Amino acid sequence: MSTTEFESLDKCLESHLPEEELKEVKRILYGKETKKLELPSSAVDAATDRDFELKGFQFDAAQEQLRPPRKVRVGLVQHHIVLPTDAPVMEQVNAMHSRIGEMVEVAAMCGVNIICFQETWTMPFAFCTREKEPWLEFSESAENGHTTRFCQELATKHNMVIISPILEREDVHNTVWNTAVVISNSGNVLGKSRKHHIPRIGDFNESTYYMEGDTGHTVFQTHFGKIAVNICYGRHHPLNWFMYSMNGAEIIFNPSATVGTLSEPMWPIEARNAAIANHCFTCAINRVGTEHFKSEFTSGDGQKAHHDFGHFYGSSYVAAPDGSRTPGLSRTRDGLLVVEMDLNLNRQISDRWNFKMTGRYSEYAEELTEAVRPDFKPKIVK
Ligand SMILES: NC(=O)NCCC(=O)O
Repeated sequence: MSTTEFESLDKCLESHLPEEELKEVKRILYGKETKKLELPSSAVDAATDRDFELKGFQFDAAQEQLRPPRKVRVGLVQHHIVLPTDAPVMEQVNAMHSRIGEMVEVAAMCGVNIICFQETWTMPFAFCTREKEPWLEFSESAENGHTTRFCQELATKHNMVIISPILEREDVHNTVWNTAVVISNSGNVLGKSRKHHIPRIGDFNESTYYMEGDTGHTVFQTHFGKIAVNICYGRHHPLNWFMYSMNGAEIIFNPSATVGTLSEPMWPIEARNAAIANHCFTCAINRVGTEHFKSEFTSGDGQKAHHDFGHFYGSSYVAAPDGSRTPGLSRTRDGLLVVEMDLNLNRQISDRWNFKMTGRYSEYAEELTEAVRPDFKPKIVK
């Protein structure tokens, strides 16, 4: 585990600002304060023993006369890879399963209803190498692969909806996808959401490995609420979040893998803005650590070849439709963020701000239809 990396913005602010100023800084940076969620001491002790950070927060909504509160607890998991990247594939996968198993157990102690893991959680983020093997051996069937079966057991045991983002191989045509499998709390595969936008930036050479998703903007009606999964690079696309929300998503998860030099200043803004713009909750999850690869690779930028991608900065957080957000998890440690939210807040904020009602979507639909035509002429008056 890296000890030289900066640990977290929150820790830095808390240790350097006087209390009154800290309050104001946090109000401006994070919006309305999210209350700490009391977690069972057995869970806190287990997280300490298992060497991961455990944090809990809650978002309240106003009491309504006609609708009872709709409280849901979500869990966001960020973690390092467990074994070196040159360990045998199956050993790496199984080691990751054991790590996740022990973190999910703690989530269950905290009453988590829906849990989401990081992007392609069973493997190193090896797409930087441009080597096909052994990385493509980590791909599995979404419906009945080893990892899905593992998650089904966890889901049934803990009565928990599980979002399991994996490298998927569809075995009729051997097509590979970056896919989040959604498993219901009764252990059934409810469906899957394939990564819609594939990055073409830096060392994220993912288009070499898998295809643009074809599952559209599916929303999953679970026992605990309507959820959707916008995988990693999709968070830079406001229309991607928007379409999940148009299909009724109440919580949109964003399992990611991204590094500090590339995206860190954008990280706190994008998922949070999506929560505001779409009157829903968003959950941003990023892996942690620096992953070393045996073969050197270049980044195509004239710099020297290297063995790693840079530091994955964690910092997973949840944002609410009123613009508030939780503090982030650490930039360096494995962690579980438990957040209780009352889904009634979505409609309450929608009634206050009316973004959906004032959206003028049919005008945009017409203008967009024109804008994507090959004979499109931009409307510029000179
Ligand atoms: N995994 C992934 O799509 N990363 C792209 C880089 C980013 O979106 O920050």
